[in-house]
Amino acid sequence: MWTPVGRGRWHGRALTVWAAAAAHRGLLEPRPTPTREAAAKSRTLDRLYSSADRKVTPEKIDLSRFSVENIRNFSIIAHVDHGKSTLADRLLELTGTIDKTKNNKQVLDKLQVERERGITVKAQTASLFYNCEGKQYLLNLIDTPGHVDFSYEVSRSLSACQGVLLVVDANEGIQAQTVANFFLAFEAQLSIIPVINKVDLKNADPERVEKQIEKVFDIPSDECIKISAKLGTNVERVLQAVIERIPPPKVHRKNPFKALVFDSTFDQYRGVIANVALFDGVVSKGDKIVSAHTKKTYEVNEVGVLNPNEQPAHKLYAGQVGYLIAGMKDVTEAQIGDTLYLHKQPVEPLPGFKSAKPMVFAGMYPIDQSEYNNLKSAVEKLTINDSSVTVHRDSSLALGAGWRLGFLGLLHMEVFNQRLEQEYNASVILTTPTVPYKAVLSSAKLIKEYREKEITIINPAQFPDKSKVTEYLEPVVLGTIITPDEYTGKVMMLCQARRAVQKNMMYIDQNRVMLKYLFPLNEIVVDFYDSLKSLSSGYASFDYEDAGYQTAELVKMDILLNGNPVEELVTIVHKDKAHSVGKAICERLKDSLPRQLFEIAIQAAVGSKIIARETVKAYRKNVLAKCYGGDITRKMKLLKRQAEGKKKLRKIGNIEVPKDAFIKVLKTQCDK
Ligand SMILES: Nc1nc2c(ncn2[C@@H]2O[C@H](COP(=O)(O)OP(=O)(O)OP(=O)(O)O)[C@@H](O)[C@H]2O)c(=O)[nH]1
Repeated sequence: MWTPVGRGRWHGRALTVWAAAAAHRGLLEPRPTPTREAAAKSRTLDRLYSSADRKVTPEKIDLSRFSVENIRNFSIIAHVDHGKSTLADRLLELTGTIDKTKNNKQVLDKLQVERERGITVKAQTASLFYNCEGKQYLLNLIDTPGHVDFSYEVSRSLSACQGVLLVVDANEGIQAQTVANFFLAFEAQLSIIPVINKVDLKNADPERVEKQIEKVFDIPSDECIKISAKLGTNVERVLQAVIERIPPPKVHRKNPFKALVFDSTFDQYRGVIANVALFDGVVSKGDKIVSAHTKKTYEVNEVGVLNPNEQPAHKLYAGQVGYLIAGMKDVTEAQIGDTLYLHKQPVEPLPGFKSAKPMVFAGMYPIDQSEYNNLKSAVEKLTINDSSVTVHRDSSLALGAGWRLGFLGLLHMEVFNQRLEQEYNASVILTTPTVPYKAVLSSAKLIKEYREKEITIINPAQFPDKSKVTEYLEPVVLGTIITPDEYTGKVMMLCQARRAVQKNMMYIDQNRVMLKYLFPLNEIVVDFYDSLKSLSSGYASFDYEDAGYQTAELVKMDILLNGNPVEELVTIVHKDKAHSVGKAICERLKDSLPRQLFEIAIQAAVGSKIIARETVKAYRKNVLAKCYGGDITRKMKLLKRQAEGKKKLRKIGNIEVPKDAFIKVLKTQCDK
């Protein structure tokens, strides 16, 4: 942990330019004030995950007694809030993994950000020991996030599993992320057990949900298990189904050791803790292992299972899911998707994972440049745990050296920033998110410079001029919306206003419609979800998947101060939105620029065409105005302070622009 110096007046504030705007618009759930219940939950979790509990217990588990036939590896997948973590709590209790107490609420949501927001952002593994009909089973459960921004966690988790519990809320029924998660499991050829949860709710209609499951997923309704995870009703039946319907892993213990790293975390004392699924062989402390990715050799210091805390074991055997510590200290050594094997016993590496495709990019800068190195180390460590973030170095005249980060969505970006703050005590400035546009180049000079014809633009400052390109492309996504049919008209109008093209429409039951639309990504990243929720009284759900690129009429918009362009405020916009976006930026800049000795013209321009303008009138701030009488030392102090303040200004032409002004304006672009 490190404490940044010079955090000044931003200390303690979530200083993301975007986040402030997003919270203002209600894009993000406000961070709730801790309730008594939350405090009690937090205490329970602190107890569960306190350092004392993490201490290595002298008694190691002997996992050799679990033959491959008695192992089941499964994930719990569902739409947001349908009850995955609550079901995981009951499964942990039923198997005696944790004591049954009233405070067991979403026990596997270990991160502070998860507890505060009440959502899972990180998949969590727990090994459960379960006796059934005289046999002892080892059940490896992975609780996954429901939100689309974290679906990379789901797909990685599935690689360690042979089956899933597909949880569906008995009142809400199938939602957009239910469909997306079902297909992830289906394509991975996993056994799918449908679980209808919350049957205790007054409005629960499990029979209707059964029919939806049959219609949309072609799963016979008699395969559905109806439960209340909250009350524990019928949960034992879920465990039995896991044993009966999910096959044991297909592995060979006699073959040389081969394991997939499907997740990893960084511990400042022990280095990288890799979550591994063993495909072949056995591994134990003292073994020399090799990373297929780096070809580096390590000695294994510890192996074990998560129960749900780390519980060291003598050995891990093929078919099991556990953790492994081998003194990997560097971020480059801890690749998620890597294959580990024994020294001198090389194996064919496992396919690994497709790298995550960032949907939005934003600049990240330390609040104070002296914090750059500390922030760099924090970002590196956090990206070990969240490998879906992409990092490129970047710099800005106003904000100094920093990075351009790629995220899977805006919630992902906000959660990453919150984790930086909470887990690494780092406050940062995040700039406006932008989607990755592309340009097909026609200029031979540019093609030579970039060494390719089609370039991806993740920073608006790199946008090539129209005269040098054949066409611009914008990313598109295939969106799934599920809505009660009384809102269908309004939903369709919203989609049209966002330049979306309808691809499909299907009734999933008598009064619920599933719509498929092709959306330009930049039309949905900021506030689409909010608008959809508000026009459907909260009933419509939305999920999307990458659908490539389409030609788009994009323009680069400059912001000029007395004719001089401001590099930080260059924006790429669709031609039709340029005027409204430009006007909003000019207005915000007018409000945040201090008056100066001369008039300032603020203009938004596309090429040589001015599309919006505001004016800041001339004025000189007289810092001595309040100093009556002749106290010369006080006057000198005030003049000195004014001079120091000016050092924090950036000069554009002869205009002094404080850093604050940039931050406020970057916010506007999110508010549009
Ligand atoms: N009435 C009732 N409420 C339930 C039941 N199961 C879960 N809930 C509630 O539903 C809410 C969401 O539950 P979670 O377990 O956090 O849902 P989740 O699917 O893990 O949520 P994400 O991880 O954010 O996707 C919580 O308020 C739970 O108390 C149930 O069987 N009955």
